[in-house]
Amino acid sequence: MSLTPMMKQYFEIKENHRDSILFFRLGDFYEMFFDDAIIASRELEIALTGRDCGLKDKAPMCGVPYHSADSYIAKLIEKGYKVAICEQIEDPAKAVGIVKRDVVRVVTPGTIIDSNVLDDKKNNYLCCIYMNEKGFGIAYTDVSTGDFFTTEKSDENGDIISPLFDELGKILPTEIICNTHLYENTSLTMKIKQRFNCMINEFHQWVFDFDFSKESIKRQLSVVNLNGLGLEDKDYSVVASGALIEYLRETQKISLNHINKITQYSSKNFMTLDINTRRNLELTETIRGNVKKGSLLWVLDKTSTAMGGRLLKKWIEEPLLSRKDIENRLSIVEYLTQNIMLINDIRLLLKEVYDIERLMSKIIFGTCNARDLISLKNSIKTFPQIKELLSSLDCEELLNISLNIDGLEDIYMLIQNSILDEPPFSVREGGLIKDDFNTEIKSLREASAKGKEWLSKLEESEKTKTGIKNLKVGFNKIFGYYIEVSKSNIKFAPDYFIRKQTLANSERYITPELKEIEDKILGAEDKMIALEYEIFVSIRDKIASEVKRIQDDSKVIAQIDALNSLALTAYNNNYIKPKINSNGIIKIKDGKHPVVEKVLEEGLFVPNDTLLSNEENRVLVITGPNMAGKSTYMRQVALIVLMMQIGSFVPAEEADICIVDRIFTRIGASDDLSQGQSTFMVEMSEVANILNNATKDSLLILDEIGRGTSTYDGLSIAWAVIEYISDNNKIGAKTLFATHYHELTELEDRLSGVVNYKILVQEKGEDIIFLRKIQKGGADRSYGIEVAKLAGVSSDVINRAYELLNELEKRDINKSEIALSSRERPKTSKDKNSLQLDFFSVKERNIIEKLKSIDVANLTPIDAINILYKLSKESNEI
Ligand SMILES: Nc1ncnc2c1ncn2[C@@H]1O[C@H](COP(=O)(O)OP(=O)(O)OP(=O)(O)O)[C@@H](O)[C@H]1O
Repeated sequence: MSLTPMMKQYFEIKENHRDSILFFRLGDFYEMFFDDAIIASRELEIALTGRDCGLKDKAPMCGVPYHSADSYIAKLIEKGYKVAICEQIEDPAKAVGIVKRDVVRVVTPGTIIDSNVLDDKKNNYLCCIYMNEKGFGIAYTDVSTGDFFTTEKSDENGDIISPLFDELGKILPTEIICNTHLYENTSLTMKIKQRFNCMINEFHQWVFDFDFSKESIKRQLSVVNLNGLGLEDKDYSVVASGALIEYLRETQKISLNHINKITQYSSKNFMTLDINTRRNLELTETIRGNVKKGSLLWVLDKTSTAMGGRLLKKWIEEPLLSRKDIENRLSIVEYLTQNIMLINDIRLLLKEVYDIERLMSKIIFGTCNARDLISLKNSIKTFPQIKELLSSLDCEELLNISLNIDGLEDIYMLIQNSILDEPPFSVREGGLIKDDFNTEIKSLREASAKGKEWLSKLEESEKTKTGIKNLKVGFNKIFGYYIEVSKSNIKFAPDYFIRKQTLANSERYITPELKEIEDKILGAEDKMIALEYEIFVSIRDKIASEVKRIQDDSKVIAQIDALNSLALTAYNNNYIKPKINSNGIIKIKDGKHPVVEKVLEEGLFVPNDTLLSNEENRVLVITGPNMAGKSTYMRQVALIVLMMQIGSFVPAEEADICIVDRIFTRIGASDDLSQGQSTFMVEMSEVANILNNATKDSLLILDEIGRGTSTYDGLSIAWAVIEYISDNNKIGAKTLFATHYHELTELEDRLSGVVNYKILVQEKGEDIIFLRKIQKGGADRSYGIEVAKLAGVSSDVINRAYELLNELEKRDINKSEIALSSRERPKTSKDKNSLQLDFFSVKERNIIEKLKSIDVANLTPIDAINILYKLSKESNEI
C-alpha cells in the first residue's frame, strides 16, 4: 500500500513545518491530519474523523471551514501553538495532476495581525534575543504596525540578566526567538517563559551572524549600508535585528514593506523600571486581575485613536530622562489645558481617524477590504485640519514632528472615485467599484441590470400565457433562476416548463428562454466580480506604495492624540503643571494618588505633602497602623514623579520635582512562588537587586522590608538596609520606607538624612478612625487587632488576641531588658556616656541630654519645679 498523491504532498509540506499545526486547504475547508488533527480536535473541541490516505489505517483528520478559520487559528495561537497555513497556489481548473499547494504564512503569537484578536490599544511584540556571556541584543517588532526597535547591553563582568529582564518587562513580548546560547540555559528560558507568559523558541543558530544580519537589514530597509541608522558599534543589536528579519521572512513569506525603519535606542534615554515596579505601581494594568481599569493608564487614557492609545501606553512604560523633552511635552499639554474647546475639537477630529497604522499592514498583507479603504479615505480627509492644529500648537518646533500631506489628495481621490460608499465586507463578491470608474464595469453592470429587466418581463408574459397569476421568477445558488408555481396551479404548467425541483407547496421549472437570460446575467456577474476584484487589488497595491508616508503620518497623529489625552485628563481632574528642578528635591503639596482618588467618592481622598531631598530628607521612615494609607502614600509619590517624567500634569496643588533615573519598588509578595522560591527569598532577591542597582538619583519605595521572616531577623535586615541606602557613599537614594518595626524610628537620630513620618489615626473608645494624614514623627502602635476587628474577624479571636498581646508585651519588656544589656553597642563614639545613652529610647535620651545641660547648682526652687513639670509632660507624651 502506498500513500495517495495528496497525502504524499501533505507529508512533503509538513516535513518543513514540524513545529506548527498544518492547516491544509482542501476546497472550502482547512484540514488537519494525524497528530495535528488529534491536537486540534482536542483544543478546538471539533470532531475527529478519518480519511483514506492509501495506508491500512485511515488518517485521523479534523477540519475547519475556510471562512471562519481566523477564530480557530486565534484559539490555537492563544494556547501556544504555531499554525502554518497551506493554500492551493494554482488554479485547480488549470492544474495538471494534483493541484500545487504550499505554506503561504506561519501564524505565531508574535505575528498575528487579525484585528479581531489583537487589542486595539496594545502592541503585540515579537522579540528576538541574541545573547552571549558578555551581553545581549534585543530586537522587537509589531508586525501589525510595522514598528521595529532594538537595543543592547554589554558588560564584561557585570550583571546582564537584570537589564534583560527590565527590557522584557517593558516589551512584554508574546513570542521570543533566541540563539542557542540563551536557549540552552534552560533555567533562564523557563524563568522568562513563566515571568512573561510568552512562547520562547530557538531559531537557527547560523542566522545569528553579524555579516548575515547586516545583509538582512540592508535588504529589508533597501539601504546600501547601515550608516546613519544608529547601529554603528551596536553589534548585538545588528545581529538580533537581522535574525528577527530572517524569522519574519521565513514565516510570513511576503516582503513586509511596512517594516522600513529600525529604531535603535539606549536604555539610558528612559527611566529604568523593572518588572516588579511596573506591576507594583500598576502602570498599565492592575496586580489583581491584570486589567486596565484601576491602572495609571486607565486614568490617563482619553485617546481617540487606537494609535494614540498604544503610544500613550508606551510613554507610560518609558518615562523620559531628558528635561528638555519632558518640558516640551508639558508645554503642549499646558497650552491645551488652557483651551478646552481646542481639546474637544481635536478629539472630534481624531474620532474620524481610523487605525491607519494597522490598516497599512493589512494592505501589505493583502487582507484589507474595501471598507478599510473607505476608512482610510475618511481619515485622510481630516489631515489638512490636523496639520493646521499642529502648527497652532508649535508641535513642529517643540516635538520636531510634522504631518506630510503632499500627494495624499491623490490617494483620497483614487478611493473616492473608485470605491462605492458602502461596500460589502467580502472583496470577492462584487459591489465594490463605482460604475464611472471603469467602462467595462459599467457595461457589465448594465447587462446584468438589463437581464433583470428581461426577467421581470418574462415573468409577466408567462403569467399571461399560462394564466397562473401567482407564478414568479426566483433565484437560488444551486439551481440558478427558476419559475415557481404553487401546488394548486401545477396542472396549468405548459409542456415547455421543465421541472427542476419539487418543494412541499410548489414546483420549480426552467424554460429555454429563462436559461438563455440566466447565462447572460450570470456571465456578466461573474465577469464583473472578477474585474471588480482585480481593480480593487490594483488600488490596494497603489496605496501600498505610499506605506511609509502614511505610517509616518500616523505616528504624528498618535503623538497629538496622546498629548491631547494628557491635557484632557489634567483638565478634568484639576492636575497642575509640575516644575522640574535639578537640585535633587521632590517637593509636593497636597499630592494625591491618581487612581485611588478616582476610585473613592469625590472629596474623600486626603491629600498629603512630601519633601524629599539629597540632604536632610533623604530617607523617610513611615510608620502608622495597618490600613492607615502608607502604601498608598508611597505609591502616590512614585506615580507623581513618573507622571511628570512622561510629560503629564500631576494630581497636587504644587509640585517641584527632580528627574529620577530609576524608580524601584519592593512591595508585597510577588508571584515567583511558582518558580520554587519562597516569599522571603523573593523579597530578599528584590532587595538585593535594588541595593545593587540603585543610584543617588533613584527613588526607592520599600514597603515592610523584612516582614517575611522572624521579627528580629526582619528588623535587623530592615535596619541594615536603611543604613546602606541612606549612606551617601554607598547609595544615598531618596527613599520612602514604610514599616511596622517601630524600633526603626530610632534611626532618625542616628543617621543623617533619615526622618520619621507617621500616618495619623484617632482612637475613639475601642475603635480607630483613619485620618490618612501624614505628619512628622513616629507612630507608637500598629493597631493590627483593631484593623482585624474592622475586617470582621470574630470577637472570640479578637478578645483572645488582646489577651495574648498583653502577655507578649509583658514578656517583651523583660526580654528587651535582657537583650539591651547583652546587645553589642555601636562603636561610634569613644565617649562612655554616649554609649550608655543607647540603652534608652530616643525621647528618654532627649530628656537626659536636657538634664545634663542644666546647671542644677544655680537653679532657684521655682525654676527647678518648672523644668521638672515640663520634662514630666514631655515624658508623658512618649
Ligand atoms: N490619602 C488617602 N485618602 C483616603 N483614603 C485613603 C488614603 N490613603 C489610603 N486610603 C485608603 O486606605 C486603604 C488602605 O491604604 P494602604 O493599603 O495604603 O494602607 P497601609 O498603611 O499600607 O496598610 P498595611 O500596613 O495594612 O499594608 C486604601 O485602599 C485606600 O482606600
